[in-house]
Amino acid sequence: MARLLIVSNRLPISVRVDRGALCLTRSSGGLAAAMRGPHERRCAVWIGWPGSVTSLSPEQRRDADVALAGMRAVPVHLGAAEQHRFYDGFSNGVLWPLLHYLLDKVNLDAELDWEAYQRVNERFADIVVAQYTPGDAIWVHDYQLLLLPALLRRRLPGARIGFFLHVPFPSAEVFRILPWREQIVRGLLGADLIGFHTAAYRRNFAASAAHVLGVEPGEAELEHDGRRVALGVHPISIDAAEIERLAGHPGVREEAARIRAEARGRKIVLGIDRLDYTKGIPRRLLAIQRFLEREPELRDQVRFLQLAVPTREMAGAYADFRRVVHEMVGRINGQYGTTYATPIHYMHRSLPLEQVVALYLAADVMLVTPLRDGMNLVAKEYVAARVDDDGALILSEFAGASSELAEAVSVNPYDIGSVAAAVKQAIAMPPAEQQRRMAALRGRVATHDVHAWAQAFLDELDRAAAPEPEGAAAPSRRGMPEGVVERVRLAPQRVWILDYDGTLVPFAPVPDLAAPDEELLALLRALSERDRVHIVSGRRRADIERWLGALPLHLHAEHGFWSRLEASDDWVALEPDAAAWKGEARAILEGVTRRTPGSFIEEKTVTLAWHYRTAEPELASQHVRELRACLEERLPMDTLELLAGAKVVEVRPRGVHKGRVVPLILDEVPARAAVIAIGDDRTDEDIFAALPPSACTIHVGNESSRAAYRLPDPGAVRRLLRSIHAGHAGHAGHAGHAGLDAEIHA
Ligand SMILES: Nc1ncnc2c1ncn2[C@@H]1O[C@H](COP(=O)(O)OP(=O)(O)O[C@H]2O[C@H](CO)[C@@H](O)[C@H](O)[C@H]2O)[C@@H](O)[C@H]1O
Ligand SMILES: O=P(O)(O)OC[C@H](O)CO
Repeated sequence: MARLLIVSNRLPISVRVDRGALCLTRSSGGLAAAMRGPHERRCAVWIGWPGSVTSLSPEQRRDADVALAGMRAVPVHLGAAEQHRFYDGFSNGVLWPLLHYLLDKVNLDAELDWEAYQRVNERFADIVVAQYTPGDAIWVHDYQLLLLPALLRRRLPGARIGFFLHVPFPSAEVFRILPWREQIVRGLLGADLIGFHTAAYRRNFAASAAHVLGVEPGEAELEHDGRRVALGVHPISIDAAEIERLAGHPGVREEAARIRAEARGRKIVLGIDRLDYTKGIPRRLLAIQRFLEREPELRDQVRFLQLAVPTREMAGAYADFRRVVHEMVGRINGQYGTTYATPIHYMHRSLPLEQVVALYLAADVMLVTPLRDGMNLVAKEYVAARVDDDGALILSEFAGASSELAEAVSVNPYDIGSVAAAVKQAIAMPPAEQQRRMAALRGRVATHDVHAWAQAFLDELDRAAAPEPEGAAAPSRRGMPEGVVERVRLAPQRVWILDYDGTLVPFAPVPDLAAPDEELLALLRALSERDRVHIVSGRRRADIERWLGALPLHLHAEHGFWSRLEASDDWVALEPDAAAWKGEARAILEGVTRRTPGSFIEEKTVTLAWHYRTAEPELASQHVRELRACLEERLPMDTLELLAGAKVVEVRPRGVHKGRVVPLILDEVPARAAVIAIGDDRTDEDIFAALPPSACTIHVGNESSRAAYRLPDPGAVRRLLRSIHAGHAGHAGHAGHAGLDAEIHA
C-alpha cells in the first residue's frame, strides 16, 4: 500500500541515555510538534535523526531501533563530528541566520561544514531510497535538507516528492549572498511541490531562483530541468482540537488556577520560545523594562513569565546568547524587584505540553515578538487554548502567523517603545474587545488546523506530480544512446542543421560578444569538408556573414528569411520585405527598453527583437507581459506573430520561421544521408517539427522539446561534432566517444 514518508532532520522522538538507562523523549521544536499529528493520523513513516547514539551500548542501540520501529520512525544515525558540522555548522551557523535575515551571524567561511551538509543530505537520500516503494509520497521538511529533493529525483525519477520550508525564505537580495546558492536552489527544485508559509516567502524564492539559475520567475510554478515545479502557499497550523482538549482537562485547569493564585491578582504576561536569537527575547525584555520604567503604578500589578526552552546548546552563538538573556533578566529584576515581588519569572527548561497549556490558560496576555519567524505555533496554541474567548495576543509583524492572525495586537519587535505600549494596551483591554478578537482568531485556528494543512499540501502534491495529460509537449529527457551516435558516425553522408547561439556558442550578455572562437571556426571548416553544414540562426544577416561568411557553409539568417545556399551565391530573401509595421513596433519597444534597465532592441531586416537577459528578472517578466499585451493591441496580428525565445521577445511576419528552410535543405539531401538537427530554443522547435521522423533531432538544455534527444550545453555539442568528425576521419578518437556517450547519458 502506498505510504507517506515524512523526512526531517529531527525525529519526533529523541533517544538518549540517562543514568545508564535508555530514554526516549518527545523532541522539542515547532516542526516536531506540528508533524506529530499528521504522522499518527496518516500512519506515516518518519525518517530522521534520533539524537546522538554514541553513548549507547550496542544492545541499547538495538533496543532503541526496535522501539523506534514500533513508532514507525526510521533513524538516520550520524557520527558526532559529522553531525556537529552539518547541524551546528552549516544548518544553524549558515542557513538559519541567513533565512532569518540575521546577516551578522552568518558564517560564510564554512567550506568543511558545507561538505558535511552535502554528505548528510546524501546519507538521508540513501535511507529514503531504501525505504521507498513505488507509489509512496515523500515529504521532505525544512532547511537542513534543502539538497535532498534533487538527490532523490536523480535516484527515483518518477517519485512524488514534496518539500515544505518551516522557516522564512528571505528576499533574493539576501539569499544570493550565499556562496552555495546555486546548489541549494537546484536541490529544492528536485521536488514536485515546494510549500511555504506565506505568499511573500514564495515570491522571494521564485525571485531567487530567477536570479541564481535564470529560470523565468513564475508565481505558482517554475520550469527547471524539463520539469514543472509547483510553488504552494500552505500556512502551517496546530492540532487545535488536541490543545482544546488539554485546555478542558481538569488537571490542566487546576494547574492554571494554581499559577494564577501564585500571581495574587497580578495580570500574567507570558512568553514561550525556544531560546533562539530569532525569537526576539532580548528586545522583549527591553520592552518590559521600558514598561516598568514608564508605568510605576502598574509595576506591582503585572507578572511577566518567560519560558525559554533549551535549544542548540552546542552551537557557539547559542551559548553566548543564553548568557546575554540570563544577565538581562537578572539586571531588570535587580532594578525593579522588591521584597514582595519579582517582575520577571524566568524558566530555562522544557515542559510537558500539559504544563505549557496550563500556562496558556493562566496568561492574560501572550507576548510573541520574534524578529523573524517562519510561522510561530505558540501564537496559534495560545489562541486555541483560550476556550473562553478571553485574553490578548501581542504578535510581531515579522512572524508568518501575522498574515493570518489579523485580530492580534500587531507590533514591530524592533520598536521597544511600541511593544511596551502594546503591553499596556493588552492588559487594559476591555473584556468585550478581548472576546471579539479572540473569537475571530480561535475560529480561524480551529478550521485551519494542522490536519487540514497536511491534507491541502498532499492534495496539491498529487496534482503537481500527476503525469502530463496526453498530447502535452513532453520534455525530451533522453541523452543520446550509443547506437544513435554510431549510426550518425557510420552514415555515408551527413547533413547538419545547426542553430548558432546557445547551440554552438554559449549565450553572451550582449549578442555582439558571441562571435565564434578559433576552435569553432576550425571545427566547422573541418566538418564541412565531408558533410553539408547548414547554420540556421535568428541573427542578422550581417552578423552571420561577418562571422561565418568565409567558410564553405550553407547559411540562413533571421530565422530563415535570408539564405545563402552556396558559398559563392548571393543571399536571397524568402519573401519580399514587408516591414511597414516596424515603425509602430519600434516605438513600443523603445518605450519598454527605457523602463527596463539592461534590456535592448535588436533590429533585423524583417524582425524586431527585445532582449532582456541582463535585466532584473522580476521586472523584465512583468514588462514582457505588458509588452505582449501592448503589441497585440496595436499591431496587425493577423500578419505578424510574437515569439518568445531565450530571454527575448521577437516580432516578425507570420510564416517566417526556421522550419521554412527545411524543404530547401531536404531538396538537396541524398537518399541515404543522415540529417541531424541541433537547437536550443523555441525557434528551433519549428525545424524539429518540419523534419521527417527519420531525422535525428537534438535539444540543447533541459527545457521541454519535441526533439528526440538532449545534450546539456554547447560544449557537449562541440564534443559530439568533434567525435563524429574524428571517428569518420579514422583518427584515434574512440576514447573520446566513450567519454561523450557517458556524458550525454548522465
Ligand atoms: N517548554 C517547552 N517544552 C516543550 N515544547 C515546547 C515548549 N515550549 C514550546 N514548545 C513547543 O514548541 C513549539 C514551538 O514552535 P514555534 O513555531 O514557535 O518555533 P520553532 O522555531 O521551533 O519552529 C519552526 O517550525 C515551526 C512550524 O513550521 C514554525 O512555526 C517556526 O516559525 C519555525 O521556526 C510549539 O509547538 C510549542 O508548544
Ligand atoms: O531543535 P531544532 O534545531 O531541530 O529546530 C527546531 C525547529 O523546529 C526548526 O524548524
